[in-house]
Order: sequence, then C-alpha cells, then structure tokens
Amino acid sequence: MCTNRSFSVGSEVGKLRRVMLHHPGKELERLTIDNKDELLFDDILWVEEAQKEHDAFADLLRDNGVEVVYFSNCLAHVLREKEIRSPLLDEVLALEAHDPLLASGLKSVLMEMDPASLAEVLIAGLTKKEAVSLLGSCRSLVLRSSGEYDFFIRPLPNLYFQRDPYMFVNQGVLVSVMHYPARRREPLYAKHIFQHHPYFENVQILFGEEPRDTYPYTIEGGDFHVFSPTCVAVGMSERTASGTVQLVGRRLARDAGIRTVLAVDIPKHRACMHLDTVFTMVDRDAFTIYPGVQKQMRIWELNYDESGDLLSVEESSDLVDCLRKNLCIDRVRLIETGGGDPIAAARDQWNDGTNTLSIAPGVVVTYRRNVVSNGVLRENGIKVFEIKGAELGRGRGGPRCMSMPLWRESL
Ligand SMILES: NC(=[NH2+])NCCC[C@H](N)C(=O)O
Repeated sequence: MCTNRSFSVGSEVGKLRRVMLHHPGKELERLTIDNKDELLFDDILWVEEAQKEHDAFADLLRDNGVEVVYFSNCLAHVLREKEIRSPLLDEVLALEAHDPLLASGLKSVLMEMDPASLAEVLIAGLTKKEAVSLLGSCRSLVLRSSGEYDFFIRPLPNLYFQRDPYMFVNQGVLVSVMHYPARRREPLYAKHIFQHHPYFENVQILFGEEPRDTYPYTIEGGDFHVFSPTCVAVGMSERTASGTVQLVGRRLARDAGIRTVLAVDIPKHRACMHLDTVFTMVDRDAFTIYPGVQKQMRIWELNYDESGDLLSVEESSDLVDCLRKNLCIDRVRLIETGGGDPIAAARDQWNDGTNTLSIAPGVVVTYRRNVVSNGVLRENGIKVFEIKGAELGRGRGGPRCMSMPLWRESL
C-alpha cells in the first residue's frame, strides 16, 4: 500500500501517478452464453488470458511510473472490521431479495469468513451449491426452490471496468449510480471503501451519500471527463441520465471548485454506451473522436458560481469552439478514429479504439488491435503504448474503462 496519500485529478492528461485497477478473477468464470447479455458482456472470455492481458496493462503502467492500487485489496481491508462488514452485507443481501431465513443464514457464515475470501465472494458471487456447502440447509423457500447453480449473490464481471463505479475529480470522488442492475453493487463497495479505508480519509465524497443520490439518478464514470480543475464534461448517454447532470453540477461547483459543466448528449445505445467510447482527450489540445457520432452530439454549457448556484445554461453550436473556450487554448485538434474511413472507424470504435487512457500529455495506452486508429494517433504526434486486449475487449471496454486515476500531476 502507498505511504503518500495524494489524491488529485484535475485533468484527463496530466502525468498519471496513481491509478485504481481491478485484476479480473473468478467472477469472469461465471459468464455463460445464457447470462452474458444480462451481465453486459458480448462473449465468454478465456479467463487466464484476460488475466495475463490485465497484468501486462498493470506492468506497463508501473513501468511508466504509475502506482497501481487494487480495488479488491481495498475491499478486503475494510471488511476486516465487523462494524463495516455487517451493514455492507445487509445491503448486499437486500439486493438479492432473499427471505429472512436465508439472508440471516448467509450473513452469519459470511461474517466469519476471512476478509480476502469474503472480498472474493462479494465480487465473484455465490451459487446455491457453494452456499449450501457453507451453511447446510435451512427452511428457506428461496433455498429449497432454487437450482444448484442459481446465484444467491450475483457475480460482478464488470468490476475490471474501474472507470465506471466512481469518479475522482480534484480532491473529491463521486460515487456512481449505475444504469443496469448487473452493476449496481459495484458503487456500494466503492462507497464503503471511501468512507472507511484510512487510505482515503482525505477524500471528500461529493455524490452518493444523500437520499436522492440513487436510482434513477444514474451517472457512470465512463461519461465523466475532467478537462481542467474547473471544467468537467458529463455525457448524457444510455447510462447517465440528463436529470443527474445538474444534481451533480451543483455539488461539483459548491464542493470541488468546478465552474463549468459541459453536458454532452450522445446516442443512447450499446455501441456508444458512455461518452468515453466515442471521445477521449489525448493531449492538452487534442481529442480522439468517433466521426460516426460527431454530428449527433449536442453540447450544453452550464456555468456555476462557487456556492453551487447555476448562472446559465447555453447550448453550444460548435464542439471545437466550446472546447477552445472552456479549456482556454488557442486550437483544438480532433483526431478521428479510423482515419477518414467509415468502415475502419466503426470497427475500431466497437473495439474501443476511441477509448484511450492518457498517462501524460500526448501519451496514451490503447488496444493493439486498433491498427488504423493507433496509426492515426501516431501521425498526429501522439505516443501510443499498445496492450493486447483480445480477451479483455470482449467486455466492451478499453484502457480508459479499465482504470480510475487517483492522482494526476497538475498541468
Ligand atoms: N467506461 C466504459 N466505456 N466502460 C465500459 C463498460 C463495459 C461494461 N461491459 C458495461 O457494459 O457496463
């Protein structure tokens, strides 16, 4: 674990110093052809290979001076305390709608588990068969009527997409409200970590603790981009509701120094589920963008004062002008995925060619398979580090989706 507790994310491209990842594990072994759609996957992964790809991603980041913190270690750490473990288990079990006999039976065996094993169960889930081996039988109707391989705790195979369940901005964090049930437990764990792990004691929770910060006020990290210490963009997408933007905007202004929120409306379907699947920042003045949606994007500029009052809402007619003005730069370079070929662009976008992770200004990590788009980035002077993502990419997320910056150097 780290000794230095700096958390600060004031841009998308400042030199990355610390990042949260989740090393994918047994939860991926739960995917089948019958459950993959509900679990938001497009295919069944070769798990060992996905883990190797993920290790290579983490190694690349470390080789470039980034400290990697693992989510499951943080979760196990907070689970050591019974006073934290108990309410967390209540919340987890409540989401599974068990009858009281089963819920209390499961809770008592889970309360006795060692923290690392419990963290694994909470991430990989628990089948009836596994549960029975722990607690034997009881007079629960749920237990008696369910199949051997039904989940009593559902798996979280999307957890390696650490971008989505929470978002760091400046010295604070927003805890997400996820659109799909398959991911609703991820932010719950994140919230307990930020509330109770001593490592995060200086981080202010900006969203996620008040009664209204729940479904259907959805917001996911793939839609959240920190352009500067005073300006963020929020995608209004399949996953993030437009109604959440002002709820969050007010808090960001009042508690985190944000003055401008750019609300970016994008088409609402799976191929571009989050803003970061069509648009990411790659340098101080450069963005990669999927040309297939650029014309459909609409963008509003919301200005706030420091007490969180909304001063104005204006629709902006031009993306480039809007970025230039709000990032206070002379020019903006839009680098198109696919290099002008709509077929190459659509293929690369589906494989997260637009989902780059910047590790310094003008230096990004991408999937190797996006040959055309990686070439275009290089032609535009961007340094590209490639990772293999043949397995990881089947979950529909790239290097940005798989990482949550905790600390970037200021620009
Ligand atoms: N930031 C992102 N684009 N995340 C991609 C998440 C992919 C994941 N399978 C989901 O459907 O939720």
